[in-house]
Amino acid sequence: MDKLVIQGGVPLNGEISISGAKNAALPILCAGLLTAEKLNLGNVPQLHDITTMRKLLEHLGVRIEQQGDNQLSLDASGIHTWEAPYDMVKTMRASILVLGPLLARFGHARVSLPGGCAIGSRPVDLHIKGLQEMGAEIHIEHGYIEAKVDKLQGARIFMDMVTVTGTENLMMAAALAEGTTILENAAKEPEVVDLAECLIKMGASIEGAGTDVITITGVAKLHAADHDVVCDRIEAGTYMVAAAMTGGEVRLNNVRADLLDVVIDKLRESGATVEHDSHSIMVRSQGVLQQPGTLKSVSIRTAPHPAFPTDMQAQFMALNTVADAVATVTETIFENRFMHVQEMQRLGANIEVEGNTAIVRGSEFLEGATVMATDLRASASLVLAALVARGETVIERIYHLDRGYEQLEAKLGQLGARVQRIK
Ligand SMILES: CC(=O)N[C@H]1[C@@H](OP(=O)(O)OP(=O)(O)OC[C@H]2O[C@@H](n3ccc(=O)[nH]c3=O)[C@H](O)[C@@H]2O)O[C@H](CO)[C@@H](O)[C@@H]1O
Ligand SMILES: C=C(OP(=O)(O)O)C(=O)O
Repeated sequence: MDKLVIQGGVPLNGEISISGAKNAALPILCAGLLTAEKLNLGNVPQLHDITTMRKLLEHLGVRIEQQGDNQLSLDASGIHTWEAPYDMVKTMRASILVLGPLLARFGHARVSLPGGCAIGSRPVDLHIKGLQEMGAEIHIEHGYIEAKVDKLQGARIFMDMVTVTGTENLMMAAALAEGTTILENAAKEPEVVDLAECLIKMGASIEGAGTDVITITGVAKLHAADHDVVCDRIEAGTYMVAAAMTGGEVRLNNVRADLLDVVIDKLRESGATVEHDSHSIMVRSQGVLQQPGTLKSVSIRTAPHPAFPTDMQAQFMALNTVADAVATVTETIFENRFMHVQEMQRLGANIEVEGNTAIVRGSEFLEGATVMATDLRASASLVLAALVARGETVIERIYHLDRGYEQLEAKLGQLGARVQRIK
């Protein structure tokens, strides 16, 4: 299994380009199932999760052509099965996003239950309840969601928790339903908005994406479209924290600062300077390498967008391990998203966990060690800690990073970090 070896202690300087968002590209690839015409996508990141989704869509009968490094063309005119098998779904939770489109276009779907994952239980009851309210007959049998309907009917659906994938599944289903669907307490994440924009280009009638009430008026058929995936705000946020921690001056290109308001606020609170224009963000900081204690501790609490994103929690935990005082990090979305804590402790971090809150006392320095992580953002946070740790850190199980960070070592290397992948 591949490992990353990082020699800490180098301030980051230079510029890199931010990739398309994994969490937008995955649902948008599933939107390709909604039409028999071509969906041409640009800015699709080359990631392990994208390969997994391609395999699942190809298994269903979608023809996918790679037309450039980041361009894919999907043709779902020849779907020959409505089944997403366990082996394909278990490795990636976003596979559940084929459920809504298959049911809406073909009236049938058989999708393995995704089950829990390292960060928590991650139920899909709200996806199922919403589709039932639209008239689908759904049974869970042998670990599979079996769904059938003659024609989905528009409905008023209230989701009692904010779920990003739930909102996306129901929005795609409603695009081809008969009548109007109103999704209440919908997720407002930028990735939901990007999916809605792609569906609108395909002929869907959707209003309110980005607010908590989304209204979708079903149409008989969707058509061909071209769409570029929105930038990855979490990838960008991760490099911004890296720059703040190590010091130096880093410019991110192909990024939208308006998607990162809360992250930018928190970085400024930590003492970093953040400037931006319409397509780039610059982070400048003294960092902790020259002078420990120059970063201020910043407390965070994760919550649905536009509040602080759960996908940036681990990275800010890393920042707080070398900041000047005490911060609390509270996770309200997932019950088990603190797996980086034990590994950061191996690097010398001072963190105590009480329920869903971690109390992080900043240390003067971290020390390199061998660590591993069991999920994507936890792995990213260990990379950040390693960049400021004294000596060498070995990060194991980096397949998690390959799920979500395009060319991580190359990008960090471009900024001057000493990072090497060992096969
Ligand atoms: C609101 C929020 O921060 N969403 C994040 C969540 O999205 P996503 O919406 O995909 O995550 P989930 O759907 O798994 O869960 C969000 C919350 O809703 C609950 N839930 C969800 C669906 C359901 O049918 N029933 C149910 O109870 C979950 O237990 C969890 O507490 O994880 C993604 C990957 O880390 C992030 O990119 C998203 O930003
Ligand atoms: C946890 C994440 O992804 P997934 O929902 O695919 O597990 C993530 O993007 O941080």
